[in-house]
Amino acid sequence: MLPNEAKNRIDALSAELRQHNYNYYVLAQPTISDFDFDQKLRELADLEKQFPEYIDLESPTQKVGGEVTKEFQTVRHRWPMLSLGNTYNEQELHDFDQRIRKAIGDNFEYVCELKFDGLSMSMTYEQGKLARAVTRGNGVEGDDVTTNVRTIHSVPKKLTSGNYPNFFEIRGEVLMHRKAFERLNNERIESGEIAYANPRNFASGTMKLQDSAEVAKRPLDCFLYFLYTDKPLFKTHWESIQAVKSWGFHVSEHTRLCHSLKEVLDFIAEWELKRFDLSFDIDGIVLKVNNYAQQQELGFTAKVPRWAISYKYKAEQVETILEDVEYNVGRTGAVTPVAHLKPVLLAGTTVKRATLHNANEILRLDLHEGDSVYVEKGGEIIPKIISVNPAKRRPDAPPVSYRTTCPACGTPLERKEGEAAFYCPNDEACPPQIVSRMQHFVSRKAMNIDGLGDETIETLYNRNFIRHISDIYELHNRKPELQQMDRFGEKSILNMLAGIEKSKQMPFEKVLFGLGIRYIGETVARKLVAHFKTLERLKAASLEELTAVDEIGERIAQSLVEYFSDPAHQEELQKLQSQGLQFISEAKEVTLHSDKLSGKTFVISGVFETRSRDELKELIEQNGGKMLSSISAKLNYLVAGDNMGPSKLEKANKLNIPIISDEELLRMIQ
Ligand SMILES: NC(=O)c1ccc[n+]([C@@H]2O[C@H](COP(=O)([O-])OP(=O)(O)OC[C@H]3O[C@@H](n4cnc5c(N)ncnc54)[C@H](O)[C@@H]3O)[C@@H](O)[C@H]2O)c1
Ligand SMILES: [Zn+2]
Repeated sequence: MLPNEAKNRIDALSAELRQHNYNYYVLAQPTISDFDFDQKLRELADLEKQFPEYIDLESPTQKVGGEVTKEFQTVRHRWPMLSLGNTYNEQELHDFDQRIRKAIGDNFEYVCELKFDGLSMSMTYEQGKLARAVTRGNGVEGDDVTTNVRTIHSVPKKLTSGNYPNFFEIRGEVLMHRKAFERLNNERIESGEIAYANPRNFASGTMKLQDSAEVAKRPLDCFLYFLYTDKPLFKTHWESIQAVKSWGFHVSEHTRLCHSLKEVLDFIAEWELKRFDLSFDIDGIVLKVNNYAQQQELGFTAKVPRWAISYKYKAEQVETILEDVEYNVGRTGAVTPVAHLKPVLLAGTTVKRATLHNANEILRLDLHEGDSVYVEKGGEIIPKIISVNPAKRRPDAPPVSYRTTCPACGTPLERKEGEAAFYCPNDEACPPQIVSRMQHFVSRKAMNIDGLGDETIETLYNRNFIRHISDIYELHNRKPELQQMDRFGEKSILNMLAGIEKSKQMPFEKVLFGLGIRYIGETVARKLVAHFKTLERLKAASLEELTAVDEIGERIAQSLVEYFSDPAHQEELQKLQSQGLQFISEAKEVTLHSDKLSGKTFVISGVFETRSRDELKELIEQNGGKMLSSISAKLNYLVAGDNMGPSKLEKANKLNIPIISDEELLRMIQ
């Protein structure tokens, strides 16, 4: 390769890899596989070796890939948080082993550990208490996510046993178990929120949330694998992890002390298949030289330690035939393509279907009818098509073209600007949309109607009893007709009607969630109701007023405005109101204790030692003060606790808004 060609390739690869780093670490939505990413990184490293004059200090080969964000306080790491070198083949492990032998001789051991597929976290303990938790960030500085990490049960907030030092840092991997991932991701899909591709992305997306209460609802776990102390306490890594286990930290039981590379390779071979039996994902094995003095002798590069390496498993792949593409219509009208495959054995299960996500994915794959495709099962539950084998394509095979009409009702599909999914807009008459909308409405998490399950909804729909949610509340007028239906006994009818009647008492937030408005999940519904209190006010809210509410973005606001502007929806809501459903939140009436804060406005941010944010809010309102939803020139006071976002702080400072503590607030009303 000519030098100028090499320079161009180096620049192009660097730019591409930077984008992938951003997608992976910041957005938690990677667009290529780890294997492809690592291949490209390898190509860049090789070119840089050949043409060292073009090495840039900012090159992705020289730096840890993540970033710090503006939403959290930035913290500098006392010890840099590095990455790990990695390999996908055995030969390179032999090379690694040889390099080590050359540097420190033959007398050493390896510790083999699982390579947990999550995000790394550094936690500092002072006097036995969790003082700080920081993400890896760019390796030098990370985000302070202490309040989020406090919600993880397996991370001790206070140590109770063991001979631990007054100050130490411990590092590990925060991850989500596959079961929890599946459950929570399904809930997201059901409520029209964007699904995560795998547990790693879900865990990493969760750690970036500003609302720790929401983090607490998503069960995370944390395995610890590095201890850092100012004075050396132990001679080996192995001793240190045994010790931290005795202090109450979660250390994986699948860790092994190996005396030769052969034993390491056995460990790797053993977990190649056994990893699928774990309740969480691992993407490889990490081997670390055990002795600290030897680690020190080996040292670091700018990006990785020289005394450790990871062996990554390639996601398991098989080749099979694409038999058909099926299109499913969801509750919100989104049409999702699913590939039907010739059944094939993959990672221990028979695979018949694979997700295709959306039309872009079909284009990206350049999928043709009857193609021979490579299917991969990484951590994901549903396998996906990675690529096609064009060599096996029939010459006359036409490309798979995305449907242009709804498979259920024939309506032409629509696609919104900037969205990947196609929608069937016929929400008033498209059967699967209507049925699943009503099934969602009666479901446990929404109106929780006893005696009215998914199957009954389907039957009642097919027999023309129900077309709209409001029809459910008219069923009591049609008892004689219901009694005519076979398999529908007197008792189950009474049970159902009683359940329907009772559901009229369900609070407004459940009703709002039950309506199944696109992007309005449980949490969003709760936030909206807490803010607007009544349907009237919610309906009247402008885009701007909606987005001013905590965690309500443009997309959600737009969806609400559209929903309420549809005359059919207005009519339906009116019916439901007259049928007696709840559209006003029964929030506690505020009883005034004083008017000491009258005419003053407040915003509360951060976390407080002694009181919750809600308690502070109540105090403000009881004394005549008013809460605002965001920082603006109109604001009188910002009540700030710990871990307030730096962007809020900056805004308040810019507008010269007094920042007070919770104690100062209490003094104002004494
Ligand atoms: N697909 C993409 O677009 C994309 C983009 C960027 C990075 N990546 C992937 O991420 C990898 C690079 O990420 P990285 O720098 O975080 O490195 P890495 O994930 O390959 O290895 C380092 C990390 O492993 C984790 N780890 C898990 N178990 C461990 C254990 N027992 N001991 C020590 N560490 C353990 C730690 O979090 C550590 O930071 C690449 O190999 C690539 O596959 C993919
Ligand atoms: Zn349709």
